[in-house]
Formats: sequence, structure tokens, C-alpha cells
Amino acid sequence: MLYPVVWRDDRVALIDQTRLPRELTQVEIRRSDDMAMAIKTMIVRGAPAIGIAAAYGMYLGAREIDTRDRTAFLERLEAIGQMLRETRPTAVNLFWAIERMLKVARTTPGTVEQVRQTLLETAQRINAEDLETCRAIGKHGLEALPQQPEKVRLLTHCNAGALATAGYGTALGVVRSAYLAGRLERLYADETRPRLQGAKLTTWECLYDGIPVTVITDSMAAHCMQQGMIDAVVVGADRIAANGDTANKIGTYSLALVAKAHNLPFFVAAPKSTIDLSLNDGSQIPIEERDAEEIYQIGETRVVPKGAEFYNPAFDVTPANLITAIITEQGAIAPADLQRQLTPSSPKSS
Ligand SMILES: CSC[C@@H](O)[C@@H](O)C(=O)COP(=O)(O)O
Repeated sequence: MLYPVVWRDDRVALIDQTRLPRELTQVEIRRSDDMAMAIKTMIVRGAPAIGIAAAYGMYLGAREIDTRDRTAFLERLEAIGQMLRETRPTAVNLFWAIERMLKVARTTPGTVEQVRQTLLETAQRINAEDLETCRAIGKHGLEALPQQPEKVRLLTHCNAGALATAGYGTALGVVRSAYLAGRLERLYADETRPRLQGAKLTTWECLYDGIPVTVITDSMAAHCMQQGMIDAVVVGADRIAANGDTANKIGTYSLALVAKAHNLPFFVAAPKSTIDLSLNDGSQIPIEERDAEEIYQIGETRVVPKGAEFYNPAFDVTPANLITAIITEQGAIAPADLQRQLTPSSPKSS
């Protein structure tokens, strides 16, 4: 199993996802500003994984604050939280993890040193909990899959795998569970323009674990459905509003529309920490816009002539009515039942 974020020898080791699939290397992070940069540049990416990375970033920041005064310590920790918040706007797990760390810092009694120690334990707990959560999502997702055919052909978008979480994955957790249960015929992976997380990361991860995978370009998904090659779609999420509207990697919305047109189930797999009940609907989800370079360049080569303008939203919002079920660690929930069914995320404060 791949673990993209690991606490080791007093520092954080991140799998450098910008170098996959060319090479599997780790980057060692010792400082909070380096962690912020690693999130921004997508060395670590995927909603749950950036939440975990930010939690460790908060601890690294706590270690950098040279004071024994609790008030001064908390003030500076809030500023470090703000620096980490400003890295990427869409995935709510980032904000959730920073808030959880700040709450621990505010409420842990004792000296600054004791607070620091509790912050490290909390970051490690967030990491461990996410792994458990992904396994539960995998189990519930397997139960939600169509019973026919016996071996299903699934389609996914982007990378919502071990690389995007503590390990195991959300959407790929469902795929992995189906594979381990002997219920997966094949995974179809959208290449996922413009950054190619599907082609580069999902494919690499599947090959690493022996999961049969076929890569298609994003524009081939409708054709594959029309040809009867797909039994269900399963994707991850970056933020889910209270009504079930779901932000995920750009291209997810069009996939949901074509799945609906072909009467195929469309599943969103995500931990409860991705659900933002403070937002009524998807129109309130902030959508990250990234550099034009991601569009006009493939690798190091410019493919679009100079002079054009570019628009590069990194995420889109799939309306709840296109989603069959949201698969969380609590089970498969119909989007309309989300608010009613959702029991609060772990009340543990540390
Ligand atoms: C379990 S990860 C779910 C989502 O975060 C994933 O599908 C996605 O959109 C990731 O986007 P990225 O821009 O690569 O961080």
C-alpha cells in the first residue's frame, strides 16, 4: 500500500506526486512554509491528503514558535493556520484539519510544550483515522455497486486513490474493495486534463497494486458508456455542500451528465470531513483557478499558439440530482438525505 504522507524521524515524508509516474521519490518537509509550498505546488494533492499534510504543517509551525507564553503561541499558530489555508481554496478537508488543530491548541491545558506534543498526536490521529475511514468507504461502496453483472466495469476521474488520502483511497478505495472481493472486471480511468492525474497517478497506482486499468481520454467517456462498456461511475470529492452538490476535479460534472443519459449509477465516495454543512448548495463552493500554463503546455512543450486567452478552473460542481449516492464511512447516503442522516464527524477534539 502507498502512504503519501508519513511522519518519520521528526519530519514529514511526502511522496512527490509531481514526479510520478517517472519516479517514486519522497520529499522531506521540516518547516510549515515548506509544507504550504508542497500543497500549493501539488507535491501532495487530493482532498484528504492535503488535510493530513496541513495538520502536520500546523505541528511543524508549532515547533517553530519560540515562546513559552500561551497567548503569544496561539496568536502565531493562528497565523500559520492562515498561511496554510491560503494554499488551495476548494478542498474543505484542508480547512477542517487546520480548524481541528487550532481547536486542540486552544483547549489543551498545560504548557506550550504539552500543547505541541498534543498537536503532533492529533496530526497522527487525523492520518490514522483517514486510513480507517477509507477502508470503511471501500466496504460501503462495494455494497452499493450494482449486483449485475457479477464483475463490474467502473469508470473514475482524476485520482481519488491511496495517493490522495492517508492510503487506500476513496473512489479508488471502492474500486480496490471490488477488486479484492473479485467483483471488478476492469477500471476505466479518465486521463483528467489538464494535469492528467488519471493518466499519471490513477494508472500508476492501479498498476502498482495489480488492478486492471484501461486509460481513456476524458472525451471518450460518453462513447464508452454508449458502447455498453461501463456499469457504474465512482469519483471522489473536494467539497460537498449540505444539499449534496459536489465539487470535484474539472470534468466530473460532464461525466455525471453522460452517466445520467445512459442510466448508469454515479457514486461520489468521500469522508465526512469533505462535507461542508455550512454551505447550502454548490454555488457557494470556492473554485480554484490555476495557471494557464497547465492548458497551453503539455510537459515542457507549448501546444497552443500565443495570443489566446485561457480559463482554467480546477474543479466543477456536480448537482446533487445527478448523484446516485454519496458513500461515506457511515454508509451510502442519498444526497437528499445528507443533512438528516449525517451524524457529526468524530467529536474527539485531539
Ligand atoms: C480522495 S481525493 C478526491 C478529490 O480530491 C480528487 O478527485 C481531486 O479532485 C483532486 O484534485 P487535485 O487538484 O489533484 O488535488
